[in-house]
Amino acid sequence: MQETLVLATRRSALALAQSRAVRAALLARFPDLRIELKEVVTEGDRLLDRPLAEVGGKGLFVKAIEAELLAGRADFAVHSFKDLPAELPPGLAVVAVPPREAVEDVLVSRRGESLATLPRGARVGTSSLRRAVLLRRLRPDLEVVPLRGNVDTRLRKLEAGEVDAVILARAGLVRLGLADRAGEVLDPRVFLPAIAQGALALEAREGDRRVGGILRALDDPPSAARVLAERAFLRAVGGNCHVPIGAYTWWEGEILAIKGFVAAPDGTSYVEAEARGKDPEEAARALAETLLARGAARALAGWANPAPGGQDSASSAFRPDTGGA
Ligand SMILES: NCc1[nH]cc(CCC(=O)O)c1CC(=O)O
Repeated sequence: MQETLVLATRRSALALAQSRAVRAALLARFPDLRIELKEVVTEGDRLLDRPLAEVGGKGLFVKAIEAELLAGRADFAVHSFKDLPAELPPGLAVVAVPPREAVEDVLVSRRGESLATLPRGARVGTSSLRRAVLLRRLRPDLEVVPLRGNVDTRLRKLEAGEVDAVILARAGLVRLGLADRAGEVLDPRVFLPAIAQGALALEAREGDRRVGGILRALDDPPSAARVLAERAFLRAVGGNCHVPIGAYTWWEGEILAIKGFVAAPDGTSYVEAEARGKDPEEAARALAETLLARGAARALAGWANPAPGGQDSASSAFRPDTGGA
């Protein structure tokens, strides 16, 4: 009997590209398998034009997909790992992490400038809190403007001249076949990427051995361990989608190295550090402790107690990297 798995996917170009690539990789290993794509419109997709702070936070783009899995109407989902909230709903698990794509951010500019050569006051579009904070640190003279929408929409807005440059994940461009659009690749040890950027998460019902057994064929343990460390760091500092946070991990032989930062939403109280360890989660916790000792708590408290009078434009106009892929 031929086995069929239902893959629930968002409809954005990036989500479809990722789902199709995973389907192809699975079919190459299991020639008798059938995989049916089930397109799901998430709340996040319906509200792409509204300020995200108004409509909810992280998870907006995955809830409807997860409901399909929990109800048994679909068997697995392919997510950009960075769009998954720190905690998954009970009953679901990430059962495999395929080999990770590029982790870096790139600057795509209208006239081919780099971050260093953009003219003073140039308008750079991003709705990511993390990218806004890093941009202001490196080029305080630039004007960071909120820019929402899918990757393709953001590139169109750049071409239309709404902004002079945009910052995007290199992985998204590569997966969309637009790698040639990536202008400058930003050094990930300076422009620290989002937690899990460039990685995919194959999510399924916990304990579904039939589905898990198939998906695990695509798991890449070195990629999985890096993402595990980055997410452990996120949880250990108590980060959430309103905190600018980033991390970069790499292997030094058997040792996992992790560099990370946290800042207040307005970019103040920026702290960064590195840690290393044989155990990825221990390295992540060590990094979190160092940062908390160096004042990360202040950065986090900055969000917990926004200034009276609602003067927190950064947090309402910008959002975590989640979403409009
Ligand atoms: N922000 C949404 C999002 N979620 C995942 C990606 C790209 C692919 C990835 O990081 O895995 C993107 C686009 C971007 O940030 O430019």
